[in-house]
Formats: sequence, structure tokens, C-alpha cells
Amino acid sequence: MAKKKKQKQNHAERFENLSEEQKMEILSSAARLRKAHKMKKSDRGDWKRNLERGRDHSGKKASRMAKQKPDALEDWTRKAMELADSMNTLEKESERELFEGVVKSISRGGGILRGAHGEITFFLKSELAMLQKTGVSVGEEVYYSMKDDGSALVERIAKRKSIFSRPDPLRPKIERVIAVNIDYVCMVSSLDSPVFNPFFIDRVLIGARQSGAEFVLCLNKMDLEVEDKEQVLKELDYYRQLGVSIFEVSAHDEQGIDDLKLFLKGKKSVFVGTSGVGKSSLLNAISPDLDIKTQETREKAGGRGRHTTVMSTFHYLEDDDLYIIDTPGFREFNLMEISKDELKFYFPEFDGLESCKFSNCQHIHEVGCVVLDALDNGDIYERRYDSYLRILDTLPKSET
Ligand SMILES: Nc1nc2c(ncn2[C@@H]2O[C@H](COP(=O)(O)OP(=O)(O)OP(=O)(O)O)[C@@H](O)[C@H]2O)c(=O)[nH]1
Ligand SMILES: [Zn+2]
Repeated sequence: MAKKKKQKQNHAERFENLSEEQKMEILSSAARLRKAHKMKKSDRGDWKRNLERGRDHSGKKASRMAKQKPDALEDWTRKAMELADSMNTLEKESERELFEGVVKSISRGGGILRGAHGEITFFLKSELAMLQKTGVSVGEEVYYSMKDDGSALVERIAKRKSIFSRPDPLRPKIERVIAVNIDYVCMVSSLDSPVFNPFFIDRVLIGARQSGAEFVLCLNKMDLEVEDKEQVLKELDYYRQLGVSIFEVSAHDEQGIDDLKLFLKGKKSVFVGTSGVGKSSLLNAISPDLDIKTQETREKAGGRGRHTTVMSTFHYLEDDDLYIIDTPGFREFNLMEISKDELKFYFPEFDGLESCKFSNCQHIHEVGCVVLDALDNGDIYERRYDSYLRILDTLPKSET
């Protein structure tokens, strides 16, 4: 017991003596370890129930599991330091020359990065590889050393400025990071074919707000003549009132493309949208250098023409100073880490109103609800309120 306490002190003392940069790395490694541990835990479904019954997931006595379940950041910091020790990273770091790079694409155990040595294959240092699914994403800013074979070894990950993610469609408790360190989440919708779907836009809008990046809406196929164009433009006006930047564009006749390019200049943007809205065509109109395969080019090449962008990819277009991340078309976009009680905070139109009678009002049918009053008076747009209810229906209850 005494020995253990001394070891703890040791870690704390050593931590204090690290450089600021090393401290940051240990802390972010600790946070990643804790997150990975939590995910594993939620993945184990009935783990908690088994624990309560005195058995762990695999049938072993629960007391052992409980002992292995540190949750204080201090414990995870100690674990991160032990990991760093086993890799000798704390001592060795200053001996190696590290370069800055950005992750362009991900594959098993590594991917391609762009850095001082151009675009090169990278591998992850083993403790990072362990965390790859959640730990390293497209757009990640990393520090790497060069290996003898000309590939890179990613040793450290910089603190992320934004994280755009969604739950895994099949296992909703698992977070799938789409891109990190982005300034804009650019959602592409189409005036028609597929039909304009504001309910889908509302979900991505919330996902973007959660990410820390700014939401931007690009309405493509403006060259089409469709009956309900007025209605679509009315929806766009509503989003404008909410402060969303909107670009009405056509990849076919290049309408609005120059303005969009100007807006994107120097910023990092991830492009998302359902399949068929013309995301690939729009990106090619922004820059032919991107040379992204569209449904048409895929069909000409003999493919089935659907869903071929499989992974997110980061493109840097030096001439135009554009940083663009292309993603696969989504069929659905659900939200994570948001409870029924929190959803209302993502609807800015509810903000300017007086308080409801009950502070925990969910604005459904409660007495003294000012949102319902505003809805009756026409001060809140019914379609958006409808969207609120639809999303509410999909969210888990608050934990309290
Ligand atoms: N009229 C019109 N059609 C367009 C426009 N942009 C794209 N399209 C057509 O829409 C279809 C889908 O275009 P893509 O660029 O492949 O769409 P995508 O969203 O990238 O689709 P996925 O790669 O499957 O996700 C193609 O037939 C395009 O020719 C546009 O501005 N106007
Ligand atoms: Zn209310």
C-alpha cells in the first residue's frame, strides 16, 4: 500500500517537471484513453447489469472489474504516463526531429498525410494505433518523424479545434468522426432530385453547432425549373434569418461558384450531403483539379453509379488556397451526446422568448409554455417546430 502511494506521488512529481508541451500531450492521451475505455464499456451492453449482479461481462467476479475501472483524470494521467514510459516517448522525444502534417486520408493502422515532405504514407505510433477509430481522423494536425523507408511515424496529435461526428448508423453509441479541425461544415442540398429536405438540414445544422464549426448551406441544381421553388427559397430565407450563410449554386451552369470559392478561401471545409445532391459535381466545379468521380463518370466507367465515395478525403488546392474534405453521401444523420432536455438550446428561435412556466419545459404540451404561444401567434415557424418534435422523438431521456 505504502509503495503504491509513493508511486502515485512519483507520477505527480514527474508530471509537474514535464515541459508544457509534454504535459499537454499526456493530458490529451489520458483523455483519449478514458474515452476509449468508456466506449468499450458502452459497447459491452449489459456490462453494468452484470456488475450489479456481482459478475462481469465475461462471467468473472465483478470486484476485479471494479478495481480495473479508474475514472478520475488523475488515474488516467498516470496510465498515460506509464504508456509514454513504455514507449520511451517522454525521454526520447527531444532527440527526434518532428515535422508538422495534416492527415489526408485514413486506412488501417495509418493513412496518407501532407507535410513538409509532400504527401506520404504514415503509420501511427503503437499507442495511437490502439485508439485509431476515435483518435486519428481526416484533418488531424499531427507531428511526425521520418522513418528510414521514407514513410512517416505519427508521434503526436495536436489539440483539435473542432470535431464533426455522428453516431455509427448500426451501433449508435459509437462515435464516427467525419472530420476534425474544420472551420465550415458545408452541407450540399439540391433544389430537386433528390427532393429538398429541410428536416435533414436541421439535423446536420445541430451536428455542426456541436462540432464547433460554422454551418454553411449550398443549395445546388439552381438551374432546374421546379414547381415548388418558391417554397424552397422561403425555407432558405428562414435559415438566413437564423444567421446561416447560404449559397445558391449550380454545378452545371457554374452559377454562384465564384462567390462560394471566395468564401471558402483559406478555411478548412468539410462537404456533406445525401447521395445525388451533386456534391461531387459541385466540388469539381469549385476546382477541376479535385477530379472527384460523379455518378455520371462512374456510370460511364461501368460502375453501379451509387455510393462510391467510401472514405473522407482531405484535399488542399494550393492555387486557390482551398482546404476541402470530401465525404461519402449520408443516408441519415443522427445526433449524439444530446438529451431531450438539451435539444431546445439548439433551436435559436426559442431563445429570444420569455421563460416558460417550468424551467424544464420541453415545449410539447406543458402549461405556460411560451414556445407553444409563439407557435400559435405565428412567431415560430411551424415547420421548424415540427423538426424539433421529430428530433426530440429520437433522443434519449436526460440522465437525471
Ligand atoms: N441539373 C443539375 N444536375 C446536377 C447538378 N449537379 C449535379 N447534377 C447531377 O446530379 C447527379 C448526381 O451528381 P453527383 O455529383 O454524382 O452527386 P453526389 O452528391 O456526389 O452523389 P454521391 O457521390 O453518390 O454521393 C448527376 O447526374 C449530376 O449530373 C446541377 O447543378 N444541376
Ligand atoms: Zn415551453
